[in-house]
Amino acid sequence: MRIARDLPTLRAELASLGPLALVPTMGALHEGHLSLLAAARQEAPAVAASIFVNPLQFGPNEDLSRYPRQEARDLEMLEAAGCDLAWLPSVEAMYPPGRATTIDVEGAAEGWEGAARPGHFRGVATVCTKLFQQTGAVAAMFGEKDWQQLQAIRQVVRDLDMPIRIIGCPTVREADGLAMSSRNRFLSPAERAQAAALPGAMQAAIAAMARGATPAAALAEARAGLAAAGFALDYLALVEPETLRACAAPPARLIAAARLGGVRLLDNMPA
Ligand SMILES: Nc1ncnc2c1ncn2[C@@H]1O[C@H](COP(=O)(O)OP(=O)(O)OP(=O)(O)O)[C@@H](O)[C@H]1O
Ligand SMILES: CC(C)(CO)[C@@H](O)C(=O)[O-]
Ligand code: BAL
Repeated sequence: MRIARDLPTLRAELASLGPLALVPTMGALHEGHLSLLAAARQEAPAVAASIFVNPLQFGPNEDLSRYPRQEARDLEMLEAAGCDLAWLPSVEAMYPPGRATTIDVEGAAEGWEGAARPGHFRGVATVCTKLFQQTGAVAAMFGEKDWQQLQAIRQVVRDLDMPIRIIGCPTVREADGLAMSSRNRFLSPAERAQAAALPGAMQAAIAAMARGATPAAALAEARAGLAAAGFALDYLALVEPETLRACAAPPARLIAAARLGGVRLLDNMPA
C-alpha cells in the first residue's frame, strides 16, 4: 500500500494507479469503514482511503482534540483490506495559510445535524470537495449511518456538476443492533449496554406504524422510552429520504440523534 502525506507525493502515486474509488474517513477504523473499502473494490480498479480529522467540521465546543487517533493500527487495517493508497494529509497540507474558500451547502444539509452542529456541513462539504479534487476519484463511498451527510454530499456533487459517483453503503451494526461508530469507544460499559436501546426504540416505532399506530403516537412512545433509559434526545423524526424535509408519515427515513453520557449517537432507518 502506498502512503501519501502531502500533495506532491499524492500526485506522484496517483500517476501509477488506474481509476480510483475513494473512502473518506477520519480514522479510528472499524468494520463499518472496512465495508466501504470492500464496496469500493466493486466501483474501480484501484481503492484509496483518506484519513483526516477535519478541524473545519468541528464546532468550537466539540470533541476535535479528543477524537480517537490510531494511525499505525489504521494503516495495518487498510493494508490488510487491500487498500492501494492511503492519503493522510496534515492540517497544513489540507488547509495552507491564506485559504479563503469554503463550500456552503443548503437543501439536504439544513436542519437536524446542520442545526445541531452549525458550520458542520460546510466543513464536510469543503473537505470532501477537496478530497475529490485531490484524488480525481471516479467514485466515493459514504456510510448510510451518516444519512444526512450522504444526502448533503449528493447535493454538492449534483449542484457543482462534479464528475464522481457517490455510493451509499448500508450501516454495519454490532450484534445488539448499535450502529458501529468510532465514538462508541467513549461509552462506559453501562452506557454501552444501554446504547442499543436507540435502534431498538426506532425499530419498535417503525413496527408500531406498520401495525397502524399514528406516527405521532409511535414517535412519542419511542421518545418517552429513550428518555426513561437515560438518553438526551436531540431529534427523532420522519423525513423525506433525499431532501431531509420533515414529513408526516411513512414512506420516509426515521432519523435520530441522542446523547448518552458524553457520546452523541446517530442512527437512521427506512420507515
Ligand atoms: N457503522 C457504519 N456502517 C457503515 N458506514 C459507516 C459506519 N460508521 C461510519 N461509517 C462511514 O464511514 C465513513 C467515515 O466515517 P467516520 O470516519 O466519521 O467514522 P464514524 O464511525 O462515523 O465516526 P464518528 O464517531 O465520527 O461518527 C463515513 O462515510 C461514515 O458514514
Ligand atoms: C466524510 C468525512 C470523512 C469528511 O471529513 C467525515 O465527515 C466522516 O468521517 O464521516
Ligand atoms: N461521521 C461524521 C463525522 C463527524 O461526526 O464529524
